[in-house]
Amino acid sequence: MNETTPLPPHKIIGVAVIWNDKRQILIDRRPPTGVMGGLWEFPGGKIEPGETIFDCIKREIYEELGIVIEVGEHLITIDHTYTHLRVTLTVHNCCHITGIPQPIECDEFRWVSLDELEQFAFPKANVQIIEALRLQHRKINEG
Ligand SMILES: Nc1nc2c([nH]c(=O)n2[C@H]2C[C@H](O)[C@@H](COP(=O)(O)OP(=O)(O)OP(=O)(O)O)O2)c(=O)[nH]1
Ligand SMILES: [Mg+2]
Repeated sequence: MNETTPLPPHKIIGVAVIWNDKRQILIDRRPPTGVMGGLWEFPGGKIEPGETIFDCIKREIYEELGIVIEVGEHLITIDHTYTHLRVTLTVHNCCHITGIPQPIECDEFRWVSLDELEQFAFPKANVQIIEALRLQHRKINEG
């Protein structure tokens, strides 16, 4: 990149890894048209002015899936540059509290195990989220 190339716009995104009581994670598929269309993701979205990351994640999950979650511990923060967009993904472990998920802003959703995640196509930045989840899993099992 030379000095005159403008940086693509930057978005700060709150991202939820939502666990249920069967140790499954909720993933959703982005609509076929638009940015990263058809790829799977962990639900979430752009932070609004004056909002904390906790408020952002809770709000986005209610808007996108109609469920109430508890936003728990920070998992990882990833800065990634796509061709037309820079994103900072702030990812938290979350628990499903109430409500049956509905695909309000996505094409479909699924509850999957950690091992099943590799069967789905995610945006590039998500490689690091999945790695962090595997590491967390190993640490928990090693005690
Ligand atoms: N939610 C979410 N976004 C992700 C993931 N991985 C990844 O690269 N992204 C990128 C894709 C999008 O460019 C951005 C999230 O945008 P979004 O489309 O969900 O956010 P939003 O609805 O609030 O955005 P906007 O339309 O209001 O501008 O982050 C992920 O696992 N989950
Ligand atoms: Mg979103």
